[in-house]
Amino acid sequence: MTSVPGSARRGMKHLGPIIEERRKHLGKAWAEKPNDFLSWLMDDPQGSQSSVRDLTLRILTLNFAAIHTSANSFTQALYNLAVHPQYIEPLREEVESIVGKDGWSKGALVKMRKVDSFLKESQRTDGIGAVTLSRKAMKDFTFSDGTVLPQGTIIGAASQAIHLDNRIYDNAGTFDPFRFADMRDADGEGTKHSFVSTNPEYLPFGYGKHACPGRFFAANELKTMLAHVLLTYDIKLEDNATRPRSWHIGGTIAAHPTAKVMFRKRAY
Ligand code: HEM
Repeated sequence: MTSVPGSARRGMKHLGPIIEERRKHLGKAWAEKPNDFLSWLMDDPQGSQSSVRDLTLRILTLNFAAIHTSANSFTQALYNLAVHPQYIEPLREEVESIVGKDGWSKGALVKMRKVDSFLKESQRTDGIGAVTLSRKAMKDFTFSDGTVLPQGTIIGAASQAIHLDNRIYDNAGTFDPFRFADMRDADGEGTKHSFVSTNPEYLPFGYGKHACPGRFFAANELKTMLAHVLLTYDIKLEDNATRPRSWHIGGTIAAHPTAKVMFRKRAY
């Protein structure tokens, strides 16, 4: 019992005509060729990868990796903002002064260190998984300390335990939204503690060769949305007090699915 075949059929219904249309242009000069994921896939198919079904499945798989993760991170950030209203003003000031000078540009987003730090801290305290970096040993593997993984073993890193370890983060259990901005200021260093940086102590995007390649896109998307919310709305939790508890489902952590954040258009 799975909804995957039905979803694939629905996806093919939507994407089929677009793929057929693009096929007409294959191999020909096409000035208006869309520069998107579908074009990239169609440009370099291997074997059966050019079928409508295969292309659709690839797009649905990427959507799966991209959408619920970003939505979850943003929901957690909204809950954190609503429950810590004292951080709204400094964040707003940052966004207003940067957008005032640079407009809504990619460069402006790069300069928003507090917004960046807020989102990063939100993923540290309320990430998408108690376990990330899942890997399967495709053959017997021996670590440098002699630990042996037999072929087929599935392992993962205990990311939540790492993120909440006081030996790694000061007052690890406290939501301290500007901790990473402060670390960047203290380091005098540009990107080491930015939202998209990964290291063995910050694992919401995984780590290593298969670390999330969409995190750069996610950073721009989430920072734009948070900056927009900050400038446009006052927000609060419906019950005004309690941080909605996340749901833990196996190794997954999901933002509370039904808690309500109230938005009121700001008076200028
Ligand atoms: C805040 C948003 C996101 C979070 C928290 C997130 C998290 C993750 C994590 C934990 C992994 C596994 C990394 C590993 O095992 O080392 C991953 C992989 C991946 N993510 Fe994301 N992701 C996000 C957004 C996106 C977006 C927007 C896209 C695409 C546009 C994307 C595409 C992918 C892909 C393709 C992989 C597989 C990479 C591979 O196996 O080589 N993700 N992501």
